[in-house]
Amino acid sequence: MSDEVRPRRTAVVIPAAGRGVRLGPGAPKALRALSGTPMLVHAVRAMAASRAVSLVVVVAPADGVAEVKHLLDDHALPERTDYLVVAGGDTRQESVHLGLKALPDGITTVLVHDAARPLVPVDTVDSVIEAVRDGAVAVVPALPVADTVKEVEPAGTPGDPEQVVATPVRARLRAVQTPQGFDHDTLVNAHATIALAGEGATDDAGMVERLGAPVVVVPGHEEAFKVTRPLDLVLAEAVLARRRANDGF
Ligand SMILES: Nc1ccn([C@@H]2O[C@H](COP(=O)(O)OP(=O)(O)OP(=O)(O)O)[C@@H](O)[C@H]2O)c(=O)n1
Ligand SMILES: C[C@](O)(CO)[C@H](O)COP(=O)(O)O
Repeated sequence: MSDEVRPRRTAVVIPAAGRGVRLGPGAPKALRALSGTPMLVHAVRAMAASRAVSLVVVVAPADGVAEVKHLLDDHALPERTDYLVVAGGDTRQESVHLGLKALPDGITTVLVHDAARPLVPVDTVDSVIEAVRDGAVAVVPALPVADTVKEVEPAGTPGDPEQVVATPVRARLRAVQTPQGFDHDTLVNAHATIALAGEGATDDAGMVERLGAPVVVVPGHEEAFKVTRPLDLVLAEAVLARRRANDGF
């Protein structure tokens, strides 16, 4: 079937099965509240805000699938958006793979979005989708980095200092966010290839790069930051407070 007549269905896989160790003790990170609403619900709403998204697959902690289903049943989403909840794995990569396996036939564009990036604006989501629909097989939203970044040699003996081995040219570096967008078949192929090779990757575009396929960059957004450490919760609450103030609540 040619691209002209192939229906363009866009789905999002949201890996949400992490524990959130760096955030400190408590519930799994995706279930912790931001302004009274679980982080995962913010993330699902951020994806459903795009009119192009017809399906959201949430990859939940293996022992939390029923809880996450109830949570999403209890929080309104636009009628045009369906959702599924599946159990995740031991790593982010494995969780995304399990989410991809749950996609129905007919999906042509897939976004992968961290539950831990609950505040990404819809314009960023739409620009990723648009770039895929315009023909890119892989798209990442990204921002320039503010710090100088050093490459280090890990310490040989615990307690020894790390040694700096290189300083990459900062102007060429980008901090990559999610949602990352993909042609469906390209992403599925990348996950299968990397898993077969027994390799790991910290993001999905990195797997597509290893296939030799081009990855395109679109502008990211400061509010798409990843909630990783306790201070990020403070920032997320501040962003939500500013949005409420701007909306006149
Ligand atoms: N086994 C895993 C590990 C991570 N994730 C998801 O991948 C996203 C990005 O991961 P990260 O921010 O590192 O979350 P955690 O792994 O939960 O954090 P930490 O490393 O601090 O435990 C999160 O939405 C997280 O839920 C997942 O679905 N399955
Ligand atoms: C996918 C990602 O958010 C891109 O910046 C990031 O690599 C996830 O990393 P983590 O190790 O799961 O925090």
